[in-house]
Amino acid sequence: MTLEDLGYNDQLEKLRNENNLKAFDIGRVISEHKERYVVKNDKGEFEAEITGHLRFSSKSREDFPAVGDWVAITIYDSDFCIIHSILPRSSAISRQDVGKFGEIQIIATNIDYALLVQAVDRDFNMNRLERYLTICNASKVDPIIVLTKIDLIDEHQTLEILEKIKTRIKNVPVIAISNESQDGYDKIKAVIEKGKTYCMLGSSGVGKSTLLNNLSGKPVMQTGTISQSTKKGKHVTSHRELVILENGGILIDNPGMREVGIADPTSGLEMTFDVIGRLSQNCKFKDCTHTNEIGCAVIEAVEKGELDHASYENYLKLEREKAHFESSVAERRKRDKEFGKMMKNYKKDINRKK
Ligand SMILES: Nc1nc2c(ncn2[C@@H]2O[C@H](COP(=O)(O)OP(=O)(O)OP(=O)(O)O)[C@@H](O)[C@H]2O)c(=O)[nH]1
Ligand SMILES: [Zn+2]
Repeated sequence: MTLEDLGYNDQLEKLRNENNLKAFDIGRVISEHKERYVVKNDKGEFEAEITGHLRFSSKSREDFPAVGDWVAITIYDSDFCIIHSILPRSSAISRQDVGKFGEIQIIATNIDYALLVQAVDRDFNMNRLERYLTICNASKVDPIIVLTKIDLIDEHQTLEILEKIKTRIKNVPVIAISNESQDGYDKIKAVIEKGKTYCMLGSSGVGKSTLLNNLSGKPVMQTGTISQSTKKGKHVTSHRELVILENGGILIDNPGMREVGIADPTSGLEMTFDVIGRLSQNCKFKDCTHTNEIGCAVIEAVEKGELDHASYENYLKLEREKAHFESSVAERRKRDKEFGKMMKNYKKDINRKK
């Protein structure tokens, strides 16, 4: 196992030098659970904790290590190390923390490509696909669309879906496969490059685990069934969160990743619908919302049939959701501030009465 096998490259070496981290060992975080980490490198696999300095200088959850991070470490013995710092991330997939509304939770970092997995049977949904694209843009991850279970429909139906995708989504590779017959596997193996890092976004049951197992060459994860039961009587699927595939690609698949997609589209919308982005440069008003403005190039394109109506509707819907999310965060901050003020006055009041 070399660092390169884990995805290390010249770019990272440069970052390591720029950040004066030559004196430390380097490793990649391959799993994280409640601030306990596992870091892997050419010397082995280590349980890890962060230094007090890293903890106290962290302003938010985003400053803590996440799966996929490259970290500067000091190795203490054959299975323990301390994490000093995190190398700057090239990408990060995050979601809103369900517990603490408004707080961002990083799911995985330094991902090059996301496989957007949808099954062609009941699961296929264009809006969800566009939502995944939004997440990719916001996360700085390149998307690859993967359609699974093509063995369940006939060739004609597959072509129809491919056509539908191509009219709505431009410049994103689409691969249709069957995990059952392994049709299309040559194509998916061809897009997975050695040393590049991948993740999968897709609903439950679309075949992500089956695909992962097949690409890794050995079973990493049991599919369709629950693989292990803990002493607490709770069932968990136990598997590695960062897997090196047979052809050298690296695949991150952690539990948090499976929740991504029901998350909010907070940014990158304009880019996802890159057509809309480009069109909006010709809108009469700079702050055009593309809903009812005179001289709106987007509305014009819809009317002329140059822009798909459903795409436009979906764009408006996502914009509304985004506005809603942003206003709830702002409202929460305002509430917190008001509460703080109230507590201050209350305390003043009490002191006065003393
Ligand atoms: N016919 C057919 N069945 C498939 C295909 N891929 C997966 N399946 C089946 O679909 C079921 C779900 O597959 P999984 O690989 O567990 O799906 P998953 O996306 O990992 O699901 P979660 O673990 O719930 O997120 C299993 O019974 C698989 O055997 C396929 O290409 N064709
Ligand atoms: Zn407009």
